Amino acid sequence: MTRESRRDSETGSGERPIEWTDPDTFARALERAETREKGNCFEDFAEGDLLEHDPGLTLTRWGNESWMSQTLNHDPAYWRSDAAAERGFDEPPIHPDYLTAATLGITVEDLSEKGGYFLGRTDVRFPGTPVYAGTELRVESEVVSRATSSSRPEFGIVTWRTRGKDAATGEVLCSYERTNMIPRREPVATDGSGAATAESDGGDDGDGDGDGDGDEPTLPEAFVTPAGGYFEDFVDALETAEGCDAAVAYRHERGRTQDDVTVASLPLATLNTAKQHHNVDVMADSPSGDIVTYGDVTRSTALGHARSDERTWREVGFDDEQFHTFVAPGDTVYAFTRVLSAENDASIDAAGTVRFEHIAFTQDDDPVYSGTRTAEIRKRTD
Ligand SMILES: C/C(=C\C(=O)O)C(=O)SCCNC(=O)CCNC(=O)[C@H](O)C(C)(C)COP(=O)(O)OP(=O)(O)OC[C@H]1O[C@@H](n2cnc3c(N)ncnc32)[C@H](O)[C@@H]1OP(=O)(O)O
Repeated sequence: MTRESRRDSETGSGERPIEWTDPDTFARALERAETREKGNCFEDFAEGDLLEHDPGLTLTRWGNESWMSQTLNHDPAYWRSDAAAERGFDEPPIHPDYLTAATLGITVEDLSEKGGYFLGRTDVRFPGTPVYAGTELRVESEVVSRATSSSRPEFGIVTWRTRGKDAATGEVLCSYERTNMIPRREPVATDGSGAATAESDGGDDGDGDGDGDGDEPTLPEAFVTPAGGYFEDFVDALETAEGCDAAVAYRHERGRTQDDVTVASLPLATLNTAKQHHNVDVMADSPSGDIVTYGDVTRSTALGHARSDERTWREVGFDDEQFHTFVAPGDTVYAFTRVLSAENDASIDAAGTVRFEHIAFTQDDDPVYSGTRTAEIRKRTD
């Protein structure tokens, strides 16, 4: 007799056959069975906690190319060895967007699998780049802060500092600070009046300028479009706009409709276990009513559109990233860019540093992502 069956007979259940496949019996069994839950709630995080995430990922060319092809990031340096060599890489490297998405994907099981909203990310940097295929990624996160959400008592707001490291050397390859709304096990007590929200909103009239005067937010008189994608083109466009009521801002033509690959396959390939991206059954009862696109797919797609209109040399970093609403299967992701500045201070003479503000938006013109990006852009050689 095995230890298991001895315990069964001691408790009286023995090996009595149970008709699990009888639909009625099984439905009653499911009602009574406890669910072994995944993920952590807001109460599980304490400021200063360090979480070493179990999942690891070997950054492969396959993973990189799947991500880059599907998000329309077709920069030849990440595909062709001669183009990579010309850009100072030993071989086509792992792209910073895929590295960022893989770093975040691995953290989801511990940080956000319970659900909630991906509110924002900032200070995304790549101290250890370039990174090449074959590198094994190990990721850790530190709880930076916890806050109460005054608008949603059933959630709390948590910020983590996450570092994706080369498992072999410990070198930090990708680092950022990310903020999510995380479900609470117990909602905080309110009087149910919603008064906290009303009091805390400062009387803003909702027009986006925060002044409560009901005005439409103003736009500059003119939009200037750069003549090309080189550093000098951005400098010239900024000079044209200077001193006038103008901004260097333009939209990109390409769009990418969200399908099974972008919504479910790409996040799962980064070991992102968020049900938002692959469990239609559960998501049918959520505010979106459907599975939704991984925020990193949305932003990488928009950035791919933007990069197709510029001569990128290196990605430097990303700040003030926000995810404004959901993107669902069938939605099309477009991009809009504003050029903020262009400085002649890049790591090589053949490039300059440009700061962009990128907006991802849908076919309904709804902004879904916004953030700033700093990149080194090549200068003209002729
Ligand atoms: C990886 C991943 C999931 C995962 O991770 O596993 C994914 O890819 S999943 C798909 C990605 N897509 C989304 O998930 C869309 C999320 N988006 C929305 O659906 C709406 O945007 C909203 C419903 C969340 C908000 O809508 P909204 O209520 O109109 O928004 P706000 O009032 O601006 O923010 C509410 C409260 O969050 C505070 N807050 C905002 N931003 C920050 C910040 N950066 N830092 C600290 N606090 C912040 C704010 O201060 C307010 O706090 P209070 O509750 O105290 O007022």
